[in-house]
Amino acid sequence: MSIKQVHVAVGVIERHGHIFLTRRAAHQHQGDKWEFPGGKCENGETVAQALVRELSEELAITVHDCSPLLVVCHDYGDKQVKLDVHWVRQFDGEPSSQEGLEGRWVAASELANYDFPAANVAIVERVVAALGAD
Ligand SMILES: Nc1nc2c([nH]c(=O)n2[C@H]2C[C@H](O)[C@@H](COP(=O)(O)OP(=O)(O)OP(=O)(O)O)O2)c(=O)[nH]1
Ligand SMILES: [Mg+2]
Repeated sequence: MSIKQVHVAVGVIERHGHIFLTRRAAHQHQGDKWEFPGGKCENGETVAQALVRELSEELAITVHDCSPLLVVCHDYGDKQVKLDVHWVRQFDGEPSSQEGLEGRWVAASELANYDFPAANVAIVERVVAALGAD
């Protein structure tokens, strides 16, 4: 059996202690769950390049800088993912979901109330630790 791991660029988009979340479409892998926006790295792209492209496509924002936060590898059984998570704090534009999906700013203290994919537990912990839960 061959293991195919999907490399995903993920952005924790932060402004004034709030994080922009989007909700995955019902038909997608991990459908209906909330996520930090991002998507698969294409051949030849660095993670940062993939993140800039994905956040432009998904949210119509222009990312000027990002910095590594953590890497999470997770096996969903039907799919193995490597989430390369970056802080995104310098960007232009107001994020708005370009794919008809739900999106909203959420206070760090409210992240625990959202239904994320299992791989996101460690990400949420790190974000809450960095920003505080109050
Ligand atoms: N963007 C994002 N993906 C996540 C998170 N947590 C998590 O397990 N994932 C998983 C779900 C998917 O299997 C993969 C993301 O890839 P993606 O969004 O490009 O994949 P997709 O298949 O939904 O997109 P597409 O190729 O159909 O356009 O990573 C998260 O917080 N953000
Ligand atoms: Mg995506």
